[in-house]
Amino acid sequence: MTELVHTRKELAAARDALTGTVGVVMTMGALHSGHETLLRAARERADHVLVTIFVNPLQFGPNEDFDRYPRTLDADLEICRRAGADVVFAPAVTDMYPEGQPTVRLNPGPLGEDLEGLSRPGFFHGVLTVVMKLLQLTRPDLAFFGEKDYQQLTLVRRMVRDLDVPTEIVGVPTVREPDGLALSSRNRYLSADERAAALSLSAALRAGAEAAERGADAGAVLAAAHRGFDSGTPGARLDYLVLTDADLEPGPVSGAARLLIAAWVGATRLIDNAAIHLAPRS
Ligand SMILES: Nc1ncnc2c1ncn2[C@@H]1O[C@H](COP(=O)(O)OP(=O)(O)OP(=O)(O)O)[C@@H](O)[C@H]1O
Ligand SMILES: CC(C)(CO)[C@@H](O)C(=O)[O-]
Ligand code: BAL
Repeated sequence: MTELVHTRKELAAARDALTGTVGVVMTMGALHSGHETLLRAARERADHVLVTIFVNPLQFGPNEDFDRYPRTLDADLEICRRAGADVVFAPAVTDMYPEGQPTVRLNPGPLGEDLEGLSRPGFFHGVLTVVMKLLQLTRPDLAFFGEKDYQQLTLVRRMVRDLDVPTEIVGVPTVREPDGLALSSRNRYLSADERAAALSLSAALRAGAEAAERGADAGAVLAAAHRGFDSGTPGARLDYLVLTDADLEPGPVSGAARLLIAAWVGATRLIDNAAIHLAPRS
């Protein structure tokens, strides 16, 4: 049985009733098979699964899509039930921020200002603040995050380590459509033509990964990724395409690396990334 709770008080009672280990999956709703994979991973690792559904105003910029972000609670609950979630916490904004938007927010450090943080100023302050609040409210043993949002996963891992939060962060590989498009709630915004153009992101990653497999160095991998992006159906506009250390640390890239991409397709901004294994430099 899946119990739906809305308020902190209801959540506290539902959480107290869970004995054994608890795994949390934090989402903004509009659930898809990517989220379901996170839920199933949590189901395998923990005795109980708690899902949060909250479109967090703190992480949206003034000109972003907070108001039109899809809100589909009934369909979301069906997916949660199917995946065996025990509790779904779907608070109102006033439940999460009873005093209004908090003036105290977590500072993600320099990585929070780069990549997604460059294009979305304040985004990771908002993400880490709500993730920390949800960790406090749900007190999980494990928390599951998708690699699709790789910079977010990296920053959450750092936050938990730096602030001694007693929760294990588990990363879950990106779930894709058969043609390569990473599942994303924002894919719902895409028209048929935009859906075709959106394949430029995964095409870039695939071209970069294939170049690395052939032994290309970092510069050649990035060049191949740009060609892969350009070879897709026109219509996607690149925001960034970056090859970096797998931990997103600045400095030279070798061995385990990550290729990260963000692009606009019409009015929709999409992100994706892939692991890249660079041959050792000789
Ligand atoms: N395709 C996917 N594969 C694996 N995990 C995913 C995928 N899409 C989302 N997730 C993960 O689900 C969690 C909740 O993400 P969220 O609700 O923002 O969904 P989303 O599809 O990323 O939405 P958006 O399109 O708004 O970015 C995050 O940890 C995110 O990384
Ligand atoms: C982690 C998160 C639920 C915080 O609002 C959100 O950024 C998301 O859905 O990835
Ligand atoms: N998927 C990460 C949350 C966001 O883009 O707002």
